[in-house]
Amino acid sequence: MLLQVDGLCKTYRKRSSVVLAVDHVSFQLEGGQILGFLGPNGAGKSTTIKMIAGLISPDEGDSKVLGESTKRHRQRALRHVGAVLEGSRNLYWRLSPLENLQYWAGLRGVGKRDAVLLGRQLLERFELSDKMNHTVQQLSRGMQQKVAICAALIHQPDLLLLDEPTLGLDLDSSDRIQEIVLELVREQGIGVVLTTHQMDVAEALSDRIAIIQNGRIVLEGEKREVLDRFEGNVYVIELAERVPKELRPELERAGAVFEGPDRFRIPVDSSEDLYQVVSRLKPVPVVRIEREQADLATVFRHYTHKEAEQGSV
Ligand SMILES: Nc1ncnc2c1ncn2[C@@H]1O[C@H](COP(=O)(O)OP(=O)(O)OP(=O)(O)O)[C@@H](O)[C@H]1O
Repeated sequence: MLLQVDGLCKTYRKRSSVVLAVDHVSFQLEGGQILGFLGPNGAGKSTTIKMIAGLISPDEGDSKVLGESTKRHRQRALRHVGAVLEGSRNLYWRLSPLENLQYWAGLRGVGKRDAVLLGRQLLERFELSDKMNHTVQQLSRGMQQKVAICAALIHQPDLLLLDEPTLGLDLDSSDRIQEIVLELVREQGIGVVLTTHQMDVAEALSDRIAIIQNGRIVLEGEKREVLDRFEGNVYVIELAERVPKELRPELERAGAVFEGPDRFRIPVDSSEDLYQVVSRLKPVPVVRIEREQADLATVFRHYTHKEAEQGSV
């Protein structure tokens, strides 16, 4: 197992207020996989990632990277980890991309010759070779982000932690970063924990999904399974005529959402339920019944809203 996160907890205390930021968070990740680690603002993503990166200590729990405990063998565990936590802020603006990579290589115990060799290879892969002699401050935001990712990869980690890697980038830069991350994962078998609020990015890249809300994991699983499980639930039903007025309250009680006078979405638990809905609509002819294609944004909304409602009871 590449990453094993076990019962991480973290409470922040500030004057009189106490925030339980991370509450017994556990998940796993194999090499060659990307985990989309999702959650609303303040849910506990960054705190969890910082604990895995060894930047803050958990109150409870541990994370193991390739079997090495971050608590007991910090150096050994963190040798396998690269992180881009605050965008390009881990870069020196007056240095060139290669000088930045050499600096990080030095901190990570990579020899000088390897640092230059690996640095050049990485900059080439990220299409930055022609920017070798510029300073970082002369680069575009997308390029700076690429350099930050190169810096996190300079010691050839097995696990890459990426916090909002494509935030604020234009489509081309965002697409290119996504492609390169996928290449690294597929070709070199590294594992990635990716936090993002961009659901399309998470859906495109992730093999697994974990959703955190109020410091607790509310959903974890294979992306395909998560989407499939959800897909079974909601149907779009379209009629040849308006939905009869007298039926609307009943359908609404069953969870129907009307998208037009002759069209609604409704969650059903079984084919029996679906049959009942259709029979209630008779004699109005049904022209379309289709299972809704769930996307990650829908799943995310469902789990985070549900949890918020439960939390407020
Ligand atoms: N250094 C700190 N001191 C006090 N409270 C903190 C600190 N860092 C985070 N918190 C609190 O801990 C909770 C979790 O924050 P965290 O930054 O981990 O969430 P997040 O999911 O990364 O949010 P975002 O998506 O907004 O970046 C929040 O309530 C936040 O206010």
